[in-house]
Amino acid sequence: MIELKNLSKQFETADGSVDALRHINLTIRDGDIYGIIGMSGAGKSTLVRCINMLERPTEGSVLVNGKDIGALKQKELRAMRRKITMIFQGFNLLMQRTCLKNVTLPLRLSGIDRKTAEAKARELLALVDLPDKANSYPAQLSGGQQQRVAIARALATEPDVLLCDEATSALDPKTTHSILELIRDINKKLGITVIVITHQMSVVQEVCNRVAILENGEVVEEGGVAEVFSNPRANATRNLIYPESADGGSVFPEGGQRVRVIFNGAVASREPLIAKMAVDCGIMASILGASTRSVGDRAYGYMLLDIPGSPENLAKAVSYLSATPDITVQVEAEYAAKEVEA
Ligand SMILES: Nc1ncnc2c1ncn2[C@@H]1O[C@H](COP(=O)(O)OP(=O)(O)OP(=O)(O)O)[C@@H](O)[C@H]1O
Repeated sequence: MIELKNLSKQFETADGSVDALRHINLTIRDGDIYGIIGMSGAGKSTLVRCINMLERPTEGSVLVNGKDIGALKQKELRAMRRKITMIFQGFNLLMQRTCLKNVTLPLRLSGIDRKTAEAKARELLALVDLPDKANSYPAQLSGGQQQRVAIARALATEPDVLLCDEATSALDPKTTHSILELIRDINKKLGITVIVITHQMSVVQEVCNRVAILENGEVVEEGGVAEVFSNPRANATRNLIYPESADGGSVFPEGGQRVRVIFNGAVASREPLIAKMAVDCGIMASILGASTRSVGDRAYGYMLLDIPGSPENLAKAVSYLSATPDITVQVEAEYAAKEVEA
């Protein structure tokens, strides 16, 4: 288990100090595939570097199985880094060495003899589905294959945790999918906890069971992936889940009464619900935005509705929509139009 307790990181720069991380509290359980997602500059890389102490937090602690790793001596820290390994967006392979040598290196560095190390490296290259690339150089491989070699290298020291820092960001969607499948397999077969740092919600959706959303160095939302997708509370989360229809409000008319109808796995079509509300309650709602997607075999998504008329109409619509199974309703804006007129 990894626990981040009140973790903060401040960088001092010529222009003053930057709060890269602010009071982060997170628990990553053994066996999780845990997503940490945020826009550029949110603090993801700093967070991942604090998890393995490549960056020292300014405040707070990182506990691995209850042990404060900030207090480890250099030698213990090196041993810990063999148990929490990392893969990167740019793969970071040694280009002058064969794939076999790349995977062998961490084993040799930990004192294992050449023959045993090479046998283990060949096993790992087979595990990542590259049994025939031992003697190839990284430049002779595709991006996806290079990331597989990097994964084999990261697994060489039999880690408990694999940190993936934007590991699929340089790959096309099909290759991304195959690498995420490999990560899921490794998590299941080898029982390795995985932390996935990404700016793409699709990556979280595909592979993670839990997620934390970072914004300006703070965790603004955390939970099970299905739960967060079905009912995103923070604006940052909504913008990441529905980037194509991020509704800051400026594209919609001023004022009005907006409700967000969230589908929590309901296989509901939109039009009948709105049409039914018109017939049953006489409320003619307009759809301001909508987006749905599926997670596993469940459908999630939302509709943003404008409810015309009085506050009583709004209350009636909320109560009508809330009575529908697997739907949550949130009032987005109060009856601002009336106040503007008054
Ligand atoms: N070494 C550093 N010195 C000063 N400021 C830094 C340093 N590293 C990061 N920062 C600042 O800390 C904040 C968080 O940066 P970080 O790289 O962790 O974000 P990120 O979410 O990983 O972004 P990206 O996705 O663009 O890599 C940013 O404002 C960044 O400018």
